[in-house]
Amino acid sequence: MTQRVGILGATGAVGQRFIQLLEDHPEFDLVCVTASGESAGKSYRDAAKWRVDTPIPEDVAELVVRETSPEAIPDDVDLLFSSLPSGVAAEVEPELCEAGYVVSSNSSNDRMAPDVPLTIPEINPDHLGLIEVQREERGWDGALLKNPNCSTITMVPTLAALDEFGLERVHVSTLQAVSGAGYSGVTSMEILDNAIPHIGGEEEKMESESRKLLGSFDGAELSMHEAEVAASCNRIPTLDGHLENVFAELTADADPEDVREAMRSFPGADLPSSPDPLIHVFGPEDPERPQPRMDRMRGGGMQVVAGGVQSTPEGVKYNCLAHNTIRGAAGASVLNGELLAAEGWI
Ligand SMILES: NC(=O)C1=CN([C@@H]2O[C@H](COP(=O)(O)OP(=O)(O)OC[C@H]3O[C@@H](n4cnc5c(N)ncnc54)[C@H](OP(=O)(O)O)[C@@H]3O)[C@@H](O)[C@H]2O)C=CC1
Ligand SMILES: N[C@@H](CC(=O)OP(=O)(O)O)C(=O)O
Repeated sequence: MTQRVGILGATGAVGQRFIQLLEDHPEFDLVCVTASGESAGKSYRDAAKWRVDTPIPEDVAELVVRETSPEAIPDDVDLLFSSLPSGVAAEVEPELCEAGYVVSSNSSNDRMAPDVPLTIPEINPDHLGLIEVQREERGWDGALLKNPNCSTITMVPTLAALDEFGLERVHVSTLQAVSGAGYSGVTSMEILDNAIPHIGGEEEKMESESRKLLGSFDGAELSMHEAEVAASCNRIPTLDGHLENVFAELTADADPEDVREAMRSFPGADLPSSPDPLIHVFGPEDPERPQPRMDRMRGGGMQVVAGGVQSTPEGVKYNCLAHNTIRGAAGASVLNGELLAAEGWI
C-alpha cells in the first residue's frame, strides 16, 4: 500500500535529499512540502534553490509550499519527514504529534528523550516499541521517531557488529565533510587548505546517542549500553562522506579477520532502503580504503564502509565511512519511515 507523505523543511539541504530519495519510492508518495513563512505560498521551484545533483522532480516543483504548522498540513498525510532546524523542530514536532501526525525526524532535538525512539532499523528496530510509552506519557495520537546524528550513524553499525566480542570502550576521531554544516555553514576561506578540530555539540552527540542506540529496551524502559564512548570531531574539506578512525577496547580476543567477518555478516533489514550487505568491508589488501570520494555512494549512499581493521593491545582499530546527508540524514529518516510502515505504525 502506498503511504502519503510530507516533508517539513523541504527547501533546505536535507529537505532536497528527501525529495531526491522519495522520487520513485515504492511505498511513499510525496504530497506535501513545508518551509518557513518566507517560502510558504510559493511553488517549490520558486522557493527552493535546488542544489542536488539530479533535477527537481516535475510534480514536486509544482507543489505549493505550505506553512509548517498542524493547520496547514492535510489530515490524510500518513507520515511527515522532518528536516527543520532543531530549534524550530523542538516547537513544531510535538504540536504535530499532538495533532495526530507521525513524524520521522532527522533534527537533533529530543533524540535523547527517554520516551523518544532513536533508531537505525538494522540495529535496534525493537526500540520502536517506545512509541507506546510515548503515547501514554504525552497523550499523543501521533508519534515522534528520530534518527541519529550523521557521525554517530556512521560508527554504530560497526560497533553493533563488535558487540559479540564484549565492547567495553570506544575512542573515535572523525574527519567530517563540509555538507554536514549545511550549504552556508563553513565558508571556503575557513575550510580550504585547512582542518577545523571542533564541531559544536558533535562529540557529545556521538558519545550519548551511540549508547542509546546500542542499549536495550525491555518493553517499558530503555537502558543505555555500558560501553564508554569518547569522540573527537574534526571538519575537513571533503564535500560529502564522514570518515572516522575508531579504536575499540574489547573484553574478548578478536582476530582482525574475525572482526571483518562479524562486520561483513551483520544482517541488514528487509526494507527497501536497507543495503545488502549493511557493511562493506575492505580487507588487508586495500589498506587505503574506505575513502570519501570513492566509497560514499556505495549502496546508493546507504551502506556503511569499513576497512583497515588491525589488532591493538586492547582490541581493534579500524576506519569507517558513510554518506552524511544520505545514510546520515534523509536516507536514515526514510528508512525509519519504512520501518514504521512495516511494523504497522502508519
Ligand atoms: N546538512 C546536513 O548534512 C545535515 C543536517 N542535519 C540537520 O537537519 C536539519 C536541517 O538541516 P539543513 O537542511 O542543512 O538546513 P537548511 O537551513 O538548509 O534548511 C532548513 C529548512 O527549514 C526551513 N525553516 C527554517 N526556519 C523555519 C521556520 N521558522 N519554520 C519553518 N521552517 C523553517 C527552511 O525553510 P526556508 O527555505 O523557507 O528558510 C528549510 O526548508 C537541521 O536540524 C540539521 O542540524 C542533520 C544531518 C546532516
Ligand atoms: N553536525 C553534523 C550535521 C548535523 O546537523 O548533525 P545533527 O543531525 O546532529 O544536527 C555535521 O556537522 O556533520
